[in-house]
Amino acid sequence: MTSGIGATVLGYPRIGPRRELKRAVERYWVGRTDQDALLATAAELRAAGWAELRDAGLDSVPSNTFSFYDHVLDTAFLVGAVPARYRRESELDSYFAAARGTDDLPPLELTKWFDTNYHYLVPEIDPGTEFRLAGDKPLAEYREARALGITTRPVVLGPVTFLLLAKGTNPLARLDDLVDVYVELLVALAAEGAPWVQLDEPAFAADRSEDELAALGRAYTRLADLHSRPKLLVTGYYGSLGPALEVLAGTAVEAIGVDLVAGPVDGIASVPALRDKTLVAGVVDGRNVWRTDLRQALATAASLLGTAEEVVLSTSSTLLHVPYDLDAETALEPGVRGRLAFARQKVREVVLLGQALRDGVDGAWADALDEPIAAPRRDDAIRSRLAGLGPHHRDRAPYAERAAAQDARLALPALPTTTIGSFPQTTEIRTARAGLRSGGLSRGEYDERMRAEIGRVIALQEDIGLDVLVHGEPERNDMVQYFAEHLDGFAVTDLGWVQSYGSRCVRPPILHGDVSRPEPITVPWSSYAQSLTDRPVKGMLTGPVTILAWSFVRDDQPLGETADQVALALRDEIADLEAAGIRVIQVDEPALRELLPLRAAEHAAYLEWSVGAFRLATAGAATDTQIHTHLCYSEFGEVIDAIDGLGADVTTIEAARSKMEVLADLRSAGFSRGVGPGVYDIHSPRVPATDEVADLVAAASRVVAGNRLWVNPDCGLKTRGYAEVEPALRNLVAATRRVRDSLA
Ligand SMILES: CN1c2c(nc(N)[nH]c2=O)NC[C@@H]1CNc1ccc(C(=O)N[C@@H](CCC(=O)N[C@@H](CCC(=O)N[C@@H](CCC(=O)O)C(=O)O)C(=O)O)C(=O)O)cc1
Ligand SMILES: N[C@@H](CCS)C(=O)O
Ligand SMILES: [Zn+2]
Repeated sequence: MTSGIGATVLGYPRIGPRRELKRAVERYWVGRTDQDALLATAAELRAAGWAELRDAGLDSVPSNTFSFYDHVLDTAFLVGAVPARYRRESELDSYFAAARGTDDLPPLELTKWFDTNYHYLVPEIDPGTEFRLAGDKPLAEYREARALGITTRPVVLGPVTFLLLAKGTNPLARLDDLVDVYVELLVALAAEGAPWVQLDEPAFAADRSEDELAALGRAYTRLADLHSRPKLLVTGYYGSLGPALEVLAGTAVEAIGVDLVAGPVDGIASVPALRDKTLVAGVVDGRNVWRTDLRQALATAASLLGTAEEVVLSTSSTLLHVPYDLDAETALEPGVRGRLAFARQKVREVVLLGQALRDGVDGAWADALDEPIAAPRRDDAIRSRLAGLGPHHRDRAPYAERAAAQDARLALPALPTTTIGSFPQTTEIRTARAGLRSGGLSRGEYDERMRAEIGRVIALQEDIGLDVLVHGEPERNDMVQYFAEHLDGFAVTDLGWVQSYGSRCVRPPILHGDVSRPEPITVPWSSYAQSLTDRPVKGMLTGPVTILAWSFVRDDQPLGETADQVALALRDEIADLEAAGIRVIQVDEPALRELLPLRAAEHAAYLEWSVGAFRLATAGAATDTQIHTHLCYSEFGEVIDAIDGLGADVTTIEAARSKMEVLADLRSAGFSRGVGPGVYDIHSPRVPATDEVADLVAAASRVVAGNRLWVNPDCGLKTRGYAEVEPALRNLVAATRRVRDSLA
């Protein structure tokens, strides 16, 4: 080990290589195991993770990267910033109460973590919050690893980012009080003998005000001026630190971690104050699954050698967002596999690069560094089709013309009711899919079960009295993975689980080559559903931006080009749905806001390609086909013009939790097409009462003209059970009828 920090990774997955933690916490939640069993599983996972990183040859192994639910919530518990309403007898039960809520208490708000598909719990900070060192998680994990003979580097969310992520009255005003707690923590870690601590400040990869930058400088000047403390590594990943780099370099912290994958190298050499520091060069992509071009990564790191006292190698960000181990994937095509690296493989890349940077690239390392990486598969037919596109491929007839044609064809009542697409994914559905995967159920039997489910869902919706029906999406394991499984140019994994929130995981598909659609994907399901009813059944597709956002996407060409390839596949699917008699088609874009770049200077370019891809997907639809889009999981104020730009005939949007605030934004943007603000918060098991829904519908009807206002839940119902869904939808229809009568 060098005298400094040496080669390292900034964080590691924690759900378990086989989702052991997910299963353990879920068993605990339903009372099938006790706390001791859960704690034992957690300790085993941590021990295995540390040993693996040490044995792989990292110089510095991170700890405190484990979490039972979310590391922001861990930090809130660490610093005593937990609302009293969640207090329970055991700390773990208080923790889960804040994370998941209880029968009579909603949880803390859950929201997107920067521009990733991870979600964190939003701390609530008010002037009365009494910060104190209330927990010892980083200390306990440090001790636990040391007892196993492994000296680790505790990783803690930095105080400034913690406050910037919090809600309340000016949380940043409480910085000095919070830094007192970090002082206490650092002193305690020093007393334990921790040589290094990593403090993460990813909020500084986004645009920040002068006051916020000054707060960063103040916090780290104070922490670094402490006499008795571990050495400090401060990181700011998911992009360039921008002006925050100079601010941090002006403090006495020993090391700064920079993201050299999402941010440029330029600008780093011009910060003279880095000269006496260690630069932790994040050259191995922590967020994507491509093998690193080792020669190029080494050259990038080497170009910084004179800039800092020492340059060491690392990942660009935590590895939380990538799956554990490529070796666990036995079914991947060799041509694709050879281009991939998951967390375990990325650790090896960091170690190799660290050795090459230290010892030179001659001899032993040269072969590994030069192992070729194959190019993505090309599809010339798709490329020439894209090259032949003109602006008219992204435009439909004027809205007034479309609205008249659709009104005549659909003949819907005022305030039409609909749902967002998915109905509960029952155990029977998931078991059938598991059976199909294991071979216990034939494709024919599986399809028959899905058709039976569609039949039940259609009959239920007719009985409830909804106006525009859905088939319920039973056949989909996930709204992105399902499409990836049916498109060329994508690979899917068996075990590539990545934490999305709490115990919920996704398996992001790998978009590795040119994309095309070998055959219709959703048409058989949608047309079967339509054959069962006279009411319109909505076709249901996931949009190009969301497919990209929730996949690992090739990085050899601009995202806009890849998005247009996906859009063309969806455009063909829409044409086939229309030919099968589907009159309403929804193209979901819940991730439109998620991919918005962290820096404002990059917004316009993003919005141009993302809106353009959606329009390319949908603009081939006939004038009398009604195109819906659906957005959720974010606050949309910042992208309201882009939502307008999508040009959908109807936009259904999450609104119930924010009491319909989005309507004011839509109104001020001059939005004039159909809109369905969610009137039922599907994130909670609570059944909304008819009166409550009627109040929301009436409030919306004062803002949106009656013939353009839709009534629907906030989002799909896949995570809910029928016991709640059925009464909630009945109340939704009853409330709508009441408001309709009052408008008549
Ligand atoms: C809307 N959201 C989504 C995001 N990203 C996506 N890619 N997809 C999304 O829908 N990001 C933002 C939000 C995040 N929200 C969620 C909500 C729910 C989940 C979730 O429930 N995930 C499931 C896994 C879902 C899945 O892939 N199911 C598969 C496989 C099921 C499985 O684990 N099977 C078992 C065996 C069968 C059984 O006993 O059930 C196995 O393989 O061991 C399927 O249905 O076939 C989760 O379990 O975490 C995620 C994000
Ligand atoms: N159609 C999808 C959208 C989720 S954002 C669903 O209903 O689950
Ligand atoms: Zn949604």
